[in-house]
Amino acid sequence: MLNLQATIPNQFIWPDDEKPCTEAPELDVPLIDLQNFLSASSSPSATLEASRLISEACSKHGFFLVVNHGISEELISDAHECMARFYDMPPSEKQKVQRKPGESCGYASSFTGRFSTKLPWKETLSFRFCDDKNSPNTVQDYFCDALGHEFLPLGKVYQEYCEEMSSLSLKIMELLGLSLGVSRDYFREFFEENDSIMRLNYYPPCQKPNLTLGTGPHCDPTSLTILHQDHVNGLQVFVDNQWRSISPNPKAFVVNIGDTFMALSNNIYKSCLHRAVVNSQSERKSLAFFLCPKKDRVVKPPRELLDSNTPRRYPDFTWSMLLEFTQKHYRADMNTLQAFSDWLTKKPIK
Ligand SMILES: C=C1C[C@]23C[C@H]1CC[C@H]2[C@]1(C)CCC[C@@](C)(C(=O)O)[C@H]1[C@@H]3C(=O)O
Ligand SMILES: O=C(O)CCC(=O)C(=O)O
Ligand SMILES: [Fe+2]
Repeated sequence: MLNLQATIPNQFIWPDDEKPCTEAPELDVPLIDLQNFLSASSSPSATLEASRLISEACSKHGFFLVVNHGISEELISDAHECMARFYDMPPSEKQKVQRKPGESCGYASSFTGRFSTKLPWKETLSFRFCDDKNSPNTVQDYFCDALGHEFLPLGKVYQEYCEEMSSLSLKIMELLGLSLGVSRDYFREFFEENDSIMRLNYYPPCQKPNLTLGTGPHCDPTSLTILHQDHVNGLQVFVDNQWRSISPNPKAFVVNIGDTFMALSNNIYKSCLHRAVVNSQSERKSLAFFLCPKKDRVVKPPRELLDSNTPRRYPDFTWSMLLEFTQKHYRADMNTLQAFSDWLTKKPIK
């Protein structure tokens, strides 16, 4: 339906102060080469350099690129190809896995029925990945159970892709720990047995791309996002009061910290406002892996990040509580964590 629109329905038109009406100059994002850090004989200097670059990025805008990450080009290509196959299916097939109200998994087209204004110009498929030896095939099983056994090949690709994403996330967590002056193991152990979300974003071409947004301005409420863009520009980050674009680089993953990691860092690192714009010429797709801790793990900063000058910025919470807040009570935007804290402490949301 989105493809055929010449006139844009009002609910897809964003307010003037949020329209993507100006060009977004490219942002020069720190590029972190993980080759040496990941090698068995990684040198302390390689680790130090990688954690220094991450510290620089996370102190500025929370976005960085990783290359030589060890994930095969073939697997990434398969993941994009499977996404194309899913979105080429007729709406009736995709709606077999329609996202249910209040749930984070399933298929959604523009979130009609969930939101009434500022609808995103996109279709999404989200599913759960569990880094848990007791449930080793959650992704593969989801595809077979929800879509049918003929989707086993897709399920296998995304099961492997998510396992690689989880493993890469834990290595990045080692670097984030070092960059914050806590032990290399602290955050890695916190995210073991992670219960994460994989999302396939599909953005159809739009006849009036200066009126709409593929994904509206937001900070990811999650802990770490590992994103792979296809060859079409669209990701923009709000830095120094200006929207800046991050150009696609097929060999790189775009990594950003989210609200939950901002809380874990006691606000030393900030999750960053970003959005996705669309265009009139071509569709755009992105693979987004959202690292989330085990649901009942208490999110609070390590004691090394607390002292009399830097008291606690956010209350203890679990990811399960924050996820439910975003799915049932609040549309994630640039103030989610503060709104969630107010909600937890029962202050009226501003
Ligand atoms: C936990 C999540 C909620 C969203 C998907 C993941 C991480 C990003 C969130 C989101 C993309 C932020 C913008 C608004 C949102 C509604 C969307 O456009 O999809 C958010 C996702 C969601 O609530 O489904
Ligand atoms: O598609 C993109 O480039 C960004 C999408 C995004 O920010 C998200 O899904 O949280
Ligand atoms: Fe995002």
